[in-house]
Amino acid sequence: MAQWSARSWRDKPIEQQPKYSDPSQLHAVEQQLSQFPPLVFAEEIRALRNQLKNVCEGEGFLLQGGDCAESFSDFNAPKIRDTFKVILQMAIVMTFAGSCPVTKVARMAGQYAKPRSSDFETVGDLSLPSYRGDIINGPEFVDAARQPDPERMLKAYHHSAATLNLLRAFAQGGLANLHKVHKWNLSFLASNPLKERYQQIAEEIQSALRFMEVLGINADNNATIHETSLFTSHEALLLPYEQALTRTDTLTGLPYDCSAHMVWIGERTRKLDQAHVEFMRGIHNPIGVKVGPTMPADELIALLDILNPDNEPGRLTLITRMGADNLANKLPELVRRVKQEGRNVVWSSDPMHGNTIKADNGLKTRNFDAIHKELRHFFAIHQAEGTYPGGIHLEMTGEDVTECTGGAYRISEADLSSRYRTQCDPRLNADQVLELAFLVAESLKAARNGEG
Ligand SMILES: O=C[C@H](O)[C@H](O)COP(=O)(O)O
Ligand SMILES: C=C(OP(=O)(O)O)C(=O)O
Ligand SMILES: [Mn+2]
Repeated sequence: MAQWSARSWRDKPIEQQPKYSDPSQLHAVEQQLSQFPPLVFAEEIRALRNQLKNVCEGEGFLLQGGDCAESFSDFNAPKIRDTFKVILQMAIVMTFAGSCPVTKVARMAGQYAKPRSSDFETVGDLSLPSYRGDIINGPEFVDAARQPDPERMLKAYHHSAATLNLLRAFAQGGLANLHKVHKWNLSFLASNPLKERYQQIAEEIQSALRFMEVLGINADNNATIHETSLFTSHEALLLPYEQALTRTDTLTGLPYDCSAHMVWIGERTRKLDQAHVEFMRGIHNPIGVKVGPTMPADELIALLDILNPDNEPGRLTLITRMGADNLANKLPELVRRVKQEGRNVVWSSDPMHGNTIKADNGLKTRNFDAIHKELRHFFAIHQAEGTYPGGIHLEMTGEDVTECTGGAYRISEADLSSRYRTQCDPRLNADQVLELAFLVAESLKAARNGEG
């Protein structure tokens, strides 16, 4: 294989990139970014990679979630706080159910670039370039907004830095205090048939916390209760930006993409001989790859050869996103083959991207039951194959949006437009996330107890 460098991807075919009209402006931005401080530090990236090694070995669980696309206009502290809180709440339920540490990775502080199914969006007689995320162009349906502007990369960098700053403060400054976080709002239970089961889990968690308190383990004397670590991640789609933030770590001499702790390759850009795979093979971050229903087992193995030639546990997370009705047909073959070849991967489930549908009113949505079904099948298949279901990957928000249908409040297609705020794909709202956490808790518990 030819020598890797942070720019060797430029010699390969590339998909899903904007065409900037002024190369000199792009170059100036890249130069500037390459001089800016890294957003994360290599030692933190290694800490995440170590945690994921434990997950790979069945000693932990990965919870990854956040917006489909972060936005420059909807950028404020309450929004960051509420998503942080709901990730933590879900993590507590999963920790308790699995009796194992949960590694929390947010789709935040850099999730600004979007691959699209179509290069153009048409409304009436007008066709404009598709919105590709705030780091590339604007969502407004007017020609000027849809032109890609390299200066947006600088803005994305600064927004990411401010988001990360607040997340670090929340994680270490007491907002992650277990005693506060577990006081979730369970009003959604009222009309739920599973109410008693949920309440039982919630009470068991509360009594475990009371027990620790009696033993004298509390937030004042125990950092594990007071603080948490939250890592960041995004799809490494816009390679000029990712290259500019790639730095050689002075301690190890190895290259790390310091735009986030973890980065992933999307379903649309994972071809073996193309630019995204080339870029990702050389950075030493833990990386993810989205795996959709069309992935052949041979191709998956060839991809693992390129991305993790030394078969290191913790390096690679396979994020399957097949669609609830495809999983039973597609996943077992891949899981079997990876197991047969002795490859070390974390298997994670993204139950969102294979279950997107268009509502009658034209809005993109996902149904809670389909999301839950994909997760249920994911756990069941790993159970049957004797492999470990290591994580879940969600598009979610702490806000009270109406973007996915179903859940305890039975959001209907007619309700969607009341608080439909996403810039790209529909997210689970805070109640739906917590409800899903309780449902998935059962499967995780069974998986970790080796029950079929
Ligand atoms: O987040 C994932 C993709 O960017 C998104 O699902 C693409 O959506 P589209 O099919 O509307 O382009
Ligand atoms: C683009 C995404 O997903 P996928 O590549 O799986 O379609 C995403 O996670 O936002
Ligand atoms: Mn998405």
